This record gives sequence, structure tokens and C-alpha cells, in this order.
Amino acid sequence: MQTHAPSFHKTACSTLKRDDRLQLHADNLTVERGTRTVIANLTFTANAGEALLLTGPNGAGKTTLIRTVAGFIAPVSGKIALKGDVGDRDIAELCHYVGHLTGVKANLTAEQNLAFWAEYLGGETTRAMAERVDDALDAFGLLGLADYPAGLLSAGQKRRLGLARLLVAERPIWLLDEPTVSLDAASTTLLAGLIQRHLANDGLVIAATHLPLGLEQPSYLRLGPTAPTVEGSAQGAAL
Ligand SMILES: Nc1ncnc2c1ncn2[C@@H]1O[C@H](COP(=O)(O)OP(=O)(O)OP(=O)(O)O)[C@@H](O)[C@H]1O
Repeated sequence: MQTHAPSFHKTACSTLKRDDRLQLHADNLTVERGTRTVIANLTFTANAGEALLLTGPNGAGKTTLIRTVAGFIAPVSGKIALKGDVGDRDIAELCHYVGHLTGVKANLTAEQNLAFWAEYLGGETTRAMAERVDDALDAFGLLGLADYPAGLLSAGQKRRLGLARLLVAERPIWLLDEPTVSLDAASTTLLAGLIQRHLANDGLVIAATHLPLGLEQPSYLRLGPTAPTVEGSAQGAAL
């Protein structure tokens, strides 16, 4: 996969014209899993600086929607478009996806795991890879476990390691599927702070969650067996 450091992060927010700011627009999305239509005719917009939280009961389609936005599932109809200062990069090059499975490689140490992600996702950056890895370990309280085999970490430590990849490569779109699962209260607060910082830097976050993440003024898109609750610019139905 070709990777680039997004120019988004190299440009001071205040110098970005309104039209240059990142926007993700999903238009009339219909998505099937197996033989079932899980999402039907869903339209929504997510903007730079905003967190859109996907809520709804088990099976409502939150993971399906996040994986569709990430490009892992092709919608049956409808499309997802990016606007703003993204050049010719597609969403795969602009997003971090942290899913249910932490993506942690058990036979590598915590540090090696992040070095892998830094190299895989990295592209150009103003900071050396080792520095990014150390800073990410530090931010998630994992410096003392840097040389520990990741397979031996606790569930919450593994989750923190999976999330630490958000910090080893700068990408404007964070797609997070139940990011607080297994996290203790302190780690949940820490994650909320990192998300707020990302939003303040004109990042865009879409997160599936059953719990409030402790964010300031998120937008909500509730998926469910009936038409989703519309807040802001979302409309359509998840079946
Ligand atoms: N690979 C698959 N093949 C067929 N059906 C699937 C597949 N993955 C998910 N589904 C179905 O799609 C529907 C939506 O699942 P999804 O995982 O998106 O829900 P969710 O809202 O994230 O649920 P939860 O809150 O339990 O995580 C469910 O009915 C599920 O059974």
C-alpha cells in the first residue's frame, strides 16, 4: 500500500481555508452482509474537527458501517466521497482503522509491533520512526512494557497497544470500533484526550461505541431496526 504523510497535519489549522477542510460524505449507502441488507439508503456527513459516534444495539450495523467507510466492504449501492485538501489520496491512505481485534502481533514485542505499524503506515514524517514509537508507547503508558511480548499483555494493555498505532503515523481520519473495550477508566480518559487533540488539529473521527467516550460535543448517528435518529446531517435507515 502506498502511504503518504497527510499534508493536512503539516498545515496549521488556521491557514486552511474553509473549503480545504476535510469532509467525508456518505451518499445513499446500502450495505449487505451475507444475504441481509444491514444498512439501507444511509446518508451522512462527517467534518474535520468533529467526532461522529455510531450507536445502536448489537447487530445494528455499526461495525459494518465503519468497515464500509474504511473500504473493507463494498456497498451494494451509494458512495463515500472525500472533500478537502486530500490530493489524490483515497480513504485507505488517509485513515487509521482500529477494529475489534487489536491487530497486535503476539510474537513481537510491544515496541516491535509499533515499529511495524510505523513503517507500514508511515510515509514521510518530520519525526524519526523510533521517536514516534517511543512517544506512542509513552502516551499509552506502555514504555515499561516495550520489550514485553505482546501476546503476554493483558486485554487492556493489548487494546492500548492497538490504539497506540494512531500516534505512530499521522492520518486525519480515525475509524474506531468500540475503542474503549477492555480499557480502564484512566485509559478511557486518556483516549478521550487524544481524540480531542486530534479533533483540535482538524482530524475527523468516526467511532462505534456502546459507551459515552467523554468527548466534548460529539455528533451521533444511531443505527437500529428502525430509521436512525438524525442529528446533524445523517439520514437513512439501518435494518
Ligand atoms: N461476515 C458476515 N456475514 C454475514 N452477516 C454478517 C457478517 N458480519 C456481520 N453480519 C451481520 O450483520 C449485522 C450487523 O453486524 P455488525 O457487526 O455490523 O453490528 P454491530 O452494530 O457492530 O453490532 P455489535 O454492537 O454487536 O458490535 C448482524 O446481523 C450480523 O449478524
